[in-house]
Amino acid sequence: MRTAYSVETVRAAERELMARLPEGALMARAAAGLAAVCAGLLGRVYGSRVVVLAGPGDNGGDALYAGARLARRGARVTAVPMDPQRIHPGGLAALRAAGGRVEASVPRRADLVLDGLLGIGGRGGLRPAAAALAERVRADALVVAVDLPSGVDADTGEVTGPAVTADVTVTFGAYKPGLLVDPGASRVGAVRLVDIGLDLAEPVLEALQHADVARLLPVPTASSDKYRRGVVGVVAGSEQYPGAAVLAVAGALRGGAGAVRYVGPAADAVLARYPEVLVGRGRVQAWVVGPGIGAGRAAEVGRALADRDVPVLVDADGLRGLDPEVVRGRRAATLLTPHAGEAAALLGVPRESVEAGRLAAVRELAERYGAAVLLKGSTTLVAPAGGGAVRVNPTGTPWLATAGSGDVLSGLAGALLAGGLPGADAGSVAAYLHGLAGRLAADGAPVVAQEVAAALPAAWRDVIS
Ligand SMILES: NC(=O)C1=CN([C@@H]2O[C@H](COP(=O)(O)OP(=O)(O)OC[C@H]3O[C@@H](n4cnc5c(N)ncnc54)[C@H](OP(=O)(O)O)[C@@H]3O)[C@@H](O)[C@H]2O)[C@@H](O)CC1
Ligand SMILES: [K+]
Repeated sequence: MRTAYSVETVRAAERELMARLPEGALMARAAAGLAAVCAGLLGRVYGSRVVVLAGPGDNGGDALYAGARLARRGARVTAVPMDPQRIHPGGLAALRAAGGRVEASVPRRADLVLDGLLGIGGRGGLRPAAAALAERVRADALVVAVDLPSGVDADTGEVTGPAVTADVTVTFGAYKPGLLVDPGASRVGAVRLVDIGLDLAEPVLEALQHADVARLLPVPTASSDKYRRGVVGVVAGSEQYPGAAVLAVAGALRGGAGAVRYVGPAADAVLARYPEVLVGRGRVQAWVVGPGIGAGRAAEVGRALADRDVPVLVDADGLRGLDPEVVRGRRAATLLTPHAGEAAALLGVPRESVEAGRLAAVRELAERYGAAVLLKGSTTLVAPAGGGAVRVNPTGTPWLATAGSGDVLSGLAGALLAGGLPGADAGSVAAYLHGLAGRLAADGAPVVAQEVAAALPAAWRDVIS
């Protein structure tokens, strides 16, 4: 499991460690790790041109000390302070002692730019002086962000104004949520974690990896029959959108369901493609309601939710006007799977505010509905029903932003619910497999939803091998 920690947790661990170490030791560790990554990226340090954008706090300090280390190895290092009156004094002295220079403007040529403007102490988008420096970074230089790209909020990934886009981010002690959640995540480039010895408490965000998913996947045993493996009921599709039914069923079949039961007006289309599907109501171990059902089907959604002891996944049109009290009153798991627009409608806010503050939105929905919530998007997030760490999906690919892809995901997650996984596990494992299947199917080229469903067995095999 990859875990990310809040700024508050990182600061607490930092204080605890600093109390036991000589002054400056922690920054020295950070700078040494940073300089080592930069040296590796440069290949040949001697004679290279390095620019240090130095902010007023310790983030600037890290960058200046790392610059000093590179200068001692023969790099031509120029520091450009964001505010000449406020620059880390120790870092500046070290850089000067190593032969580095200080200039008021960004040099025209650079092989590598260290973004040491703001770290975890940054608040909001870059102020004008910082933004002006960031804008002068030439596109052909390699940009290495110190701890995180300046202008990205460490706790949320929010970017509320100008911000640096890095090729590589060297982060200290722990991943911060802002490195893993969009829009921040799309600015970090490759992330390198430098261990500085922090002893961290609870994470606020976690990302599953292959081993975690393999551990969570329900695998049939010799004594499993189709009912023990879980029957998924799929209420999906309409005359207008029969394809959504076919795709949700495809996801459910590939998610390890013992059987899939289809309820709705697209039975012919479903059976033509999947003759193994049961049609009509009957006992199920989980319901998937909503993909492609269109408006005016609230009664069917209500009927599934009223079965309080059966897990239910609610997606797409099923989410319209969903009553928090009904969901809160259920005993079995409920998993809601909105995209940003649907989440915005449920929260009564503009879509943009969900896009800009994805973590806050998914937490708020989970709290309001007392349900697990999977917020789809470029970085899919899954919040558990009772609070606790949010899961961010690491396998997503932009190719998955294709019609019907969400229908496959809902069927897949429904099958995992039927297999006995709790809501947030079902959602996060489904997102993981779905992302991996998308990557395998796309392989760098456009992909359609059916191909994602068809690649699910390969993704599954990849995870458990
Ligand atoms: N924690 C750890 O374990 C370790 C932490 N370490 C390092 O310390 C870093 C944190 O350092 P930090 O606390 O000094 O804050 P930092 O990020 O330099 O910024 C604060 C300054 O920025 C300013 N400022 C704020 N917002 C702004 C904006 N939008 N636009 C412009 N300016 C803005 C703010 O100004 P003010 O608001 O006070 O006017 C203040 O002067 C951390 O990221 C890591 O690199 C490592 O050395 C080792 C271990
Ligand atoms: K930075």
